[in-house]
Amino acid sequence: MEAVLHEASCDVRHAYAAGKERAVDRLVGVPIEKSELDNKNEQHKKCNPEFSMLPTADPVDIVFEDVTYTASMGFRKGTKEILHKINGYLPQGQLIAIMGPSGAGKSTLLNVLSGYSIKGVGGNVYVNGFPRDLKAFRKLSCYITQDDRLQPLLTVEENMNIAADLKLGMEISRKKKRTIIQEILQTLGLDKAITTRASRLSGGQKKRLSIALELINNPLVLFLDEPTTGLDSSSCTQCVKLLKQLAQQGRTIICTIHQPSASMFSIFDQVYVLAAGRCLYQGTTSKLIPFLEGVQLPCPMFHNPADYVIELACGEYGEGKIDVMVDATENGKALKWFENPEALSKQKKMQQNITPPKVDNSSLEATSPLTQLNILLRRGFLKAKRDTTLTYLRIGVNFAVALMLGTLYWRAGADGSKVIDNYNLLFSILMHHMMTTMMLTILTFPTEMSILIKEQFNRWYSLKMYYLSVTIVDIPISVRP
Ligand SMILES: Nc1ncnc2c1ncn2[C@@H]1O[C@H](COP(=O)(O)OP(=O)(O)OP(=O)(O)O)[C@@H](O)[C@H]1O
Repeated sequence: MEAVLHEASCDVRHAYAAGKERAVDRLVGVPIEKSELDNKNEQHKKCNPEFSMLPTADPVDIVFEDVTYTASMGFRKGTKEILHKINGYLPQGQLIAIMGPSGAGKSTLLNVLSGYSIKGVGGNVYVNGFPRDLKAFRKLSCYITQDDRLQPLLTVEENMNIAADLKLGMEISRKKKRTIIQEILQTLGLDKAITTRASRLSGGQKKRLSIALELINNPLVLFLDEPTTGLDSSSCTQCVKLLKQLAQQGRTIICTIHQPSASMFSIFDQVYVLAAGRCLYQGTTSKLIPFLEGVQLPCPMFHNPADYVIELACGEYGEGKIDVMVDATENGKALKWFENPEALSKQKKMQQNITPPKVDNSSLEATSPLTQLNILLRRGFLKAKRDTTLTYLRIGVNFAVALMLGTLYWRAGADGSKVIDNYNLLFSILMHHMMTTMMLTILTFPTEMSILIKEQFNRWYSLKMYYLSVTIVDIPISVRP
């Protein structure tokens, strides 16, 4: 019996080493014939059509060296270092997972690499061998946040149309944009929900819409903060498989992930494990088990290696083990556990001799300020028209205040001896109008703010145009009785 179990455990290890799923299925007792696997793959392809929008620029390798991140703890409370001189190599065309226990610094690292965090960042980030020019890099990349920041009152189609107009500009015909949108929605399985408002989508659909919106301008690098959080296992696998497909086309896809299942873990090409801001492992998913064996911390039988490495990172097997792993990976410097370490180090050296490209002086956004304003006004008026709750609330408040002031100052206008009453009435009416206008902005501000941060970071529009559009949309609503 023990021998059988041992054989099965070895099978799992070999499955990782060879990147095959078959041995994992053998372990759980599912004998799979080759033709059956082929059928499954065919079926999967039918359900998940290939994404034909290939990257239009050279693929991107990202290298970071001695990266630190220091957060300010507040006035007179000093600072706290969250990332401690970590290094890493994120190769092109790969699906890379940043893993680690809660609070390890995964989101912080993602923010630093994407350029979302700038203050408090130390060290160097290189893109294709030369220091990252943040403006040029932002044009190549996009950031998909953990929470789905979507316009809840707009349908999937409207959300996509607005994003396409803002990201592709008016030079591209409506027909071409429609084709692009259709293909993205079909690939992501959202084509059946095009008329559904974003607020009514399921968690998985919201996540896919967030990805779809950023795919419109075909980015080369995608940063995703916990794309699988809140999804069921089937949606998780679907989402990761889609990301894998995008990576195989030449994009660099980096996402943070909590605790993937064994089968989901094997879909990733590379893994970067963090613990308390230090690098425990960096390399291919298939070499994690050999690495653990190499540092005398072999993964126990029947244990998901992803779970085991997280347990190690949490310090469940002793803090000393963390130091052993950090030393073995040289805090992320070592390339030993990549697919072809010699070729990689040669490539890294060659990239250092390439002359950097010219500094890009063009605007960050794809469209002119006037076009942005035009599209944002269209979106703003559509939202205002649909946001009936606030409109009815305002009408109701207006009637209640009119009744109250009317009773208080009944016939004061016709009485010359009631000058103070008239003054008070006018003052109250003025205050009421001012406060209700402010209330609208205050009530919608928290949701709008998170959407604004995401869209502005992903270069949909400039802040100036956003505020101008909000002010213009507010005028007719404010003057309405
Ligand atoms: N601006 C900040 N000020 C103070 N502490 C911060 C700041 N940003 C991050 N931290 C701390 O840094 C640590 C890492 O945070 P981070 O959000 O990167 O963790 P994480 O690995 O993504 O965790 P989770 O998986 O729970 O999202 C946490 O302890 C967090 O409290």
